[in-house]
Amino acid sequence: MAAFKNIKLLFVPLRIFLNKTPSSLQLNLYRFKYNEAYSVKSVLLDHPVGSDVVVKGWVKSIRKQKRTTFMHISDGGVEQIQVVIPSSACDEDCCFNSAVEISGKVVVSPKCNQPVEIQGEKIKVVGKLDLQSFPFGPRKYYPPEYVRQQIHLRPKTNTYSAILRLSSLISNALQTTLIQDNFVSVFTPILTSNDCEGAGEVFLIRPSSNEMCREMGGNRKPEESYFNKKVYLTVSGQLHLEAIAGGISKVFTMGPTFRSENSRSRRHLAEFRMLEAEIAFCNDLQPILSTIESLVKQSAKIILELGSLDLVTVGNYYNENLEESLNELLKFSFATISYREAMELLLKNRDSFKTPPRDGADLGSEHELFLVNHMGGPTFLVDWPANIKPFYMRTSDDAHSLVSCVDLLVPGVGELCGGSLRENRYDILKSRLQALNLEESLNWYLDLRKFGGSPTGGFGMGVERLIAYLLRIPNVKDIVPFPRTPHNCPM
Ligand SMILES: NC(=O)C[C@H](N)C(=O)O
Repeated sequence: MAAFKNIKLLFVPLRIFLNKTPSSLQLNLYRFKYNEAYSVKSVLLDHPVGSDVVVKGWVKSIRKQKRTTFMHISDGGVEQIQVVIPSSACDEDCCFNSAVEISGKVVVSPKCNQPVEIQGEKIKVVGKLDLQSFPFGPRKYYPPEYVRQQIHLRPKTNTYSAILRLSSLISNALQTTLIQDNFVSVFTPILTSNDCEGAGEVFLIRPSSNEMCREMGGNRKPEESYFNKKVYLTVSGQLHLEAIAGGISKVFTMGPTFRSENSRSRRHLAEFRMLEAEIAFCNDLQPILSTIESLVKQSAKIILELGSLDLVTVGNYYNENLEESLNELLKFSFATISYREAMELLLKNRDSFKTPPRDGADLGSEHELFLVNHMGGPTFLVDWPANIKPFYMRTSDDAHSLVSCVDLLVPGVGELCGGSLRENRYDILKSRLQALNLEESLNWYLDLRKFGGSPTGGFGMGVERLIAYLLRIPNVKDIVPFPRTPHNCPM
């Protein structure tokens, strides 16, 4: 017992219980995680046994006995802390998921799986909860479809809060990995006058009508369009990134992007995050492929090292062993296959598909998943027919029939990432823009080839799809806090 009076001895096992020793890449995340966002544990890390503390959080379980009440409190962190308090001091409003502030003392816990607990003295319920109408109960399984209907209360569930914490680790890992590789982080605009992909899947910006303006209490006469100009919500920051890469070489952005695709699939959202990177002086696909592979693997590594408890929570919910699948991913060298080879394979197996593959056409998700299965893991599909890809991709043959581009396909999700070398030859790009009637609106883009433009390449990775892949979550709607899907924007 005497040893526990020594704070250092007490906290060494606690830290080990929380985590393994972080390497330098993880240090920032580690500090962020335990010193700022996760205050229950940091309260304990900063307070020796015997000291007074105030714990602020939500009651995740409560067991009232005649004399003593036992509670587990979460402050949104990965672990909960046990509070033991005399039942006479326990407010009757204190119930499952109510918000409380508890004053007490840090004491050594008699149970060895929790080195310390709080001996509660006073409890203040700062946010009551109506148990009758609260849609979740303790320790019950609710299917994702049900949980999604309670979207504003979903962050209170254990599984979804674990998904949010892991998502945060993943987005930190993506940015840290690029910054360590000398990429500069920039913001590209959300409002834009280009449809980068040329697929017509843009949302057009329109100000409110006179009537709507009055309804909202305004009396100004609204514009007919964005100050008389056609402006869209961006589908990709790529063209702007290319301009910035023309000055500072390696850049990335991780912004919201929008597609008005009327798809109700498990992997589409009308608003999603895309990590987009652009590299100047890039003459072949290899640096793009290796950056993508390292981003996926660094993300897997970080969640394995820092998010192990949350991985168990999410894995249990979806019936997956995430530790095993992530370790398998780390061992797998991503495969590469050309469009031509892939198409031959698909055509040979045409009877296994609902919609047979068509030579020269884009792939459906069943074809993508077949290829990934066949190749045994994440697969780069390179060198596509030029006529099914956007205008900005660089052709790689004399006939200009193929483009140097890549789609990364991953198990369970299909396309995770798309990238290419950009057409940097002025005349070729100019005639392509002319053919599409884009010469005027993308004159500035053509200019980049006139004023010291280097060969450039880059890619965009769907962040929600990456999370879905790493955490084996079947539906991207169960990842974003407020999913935007066709006909659905309730709040
Ligand atoms: N930045 C990129 O290369 C992404 C590409 N524009 C896409 O949206 O697929």
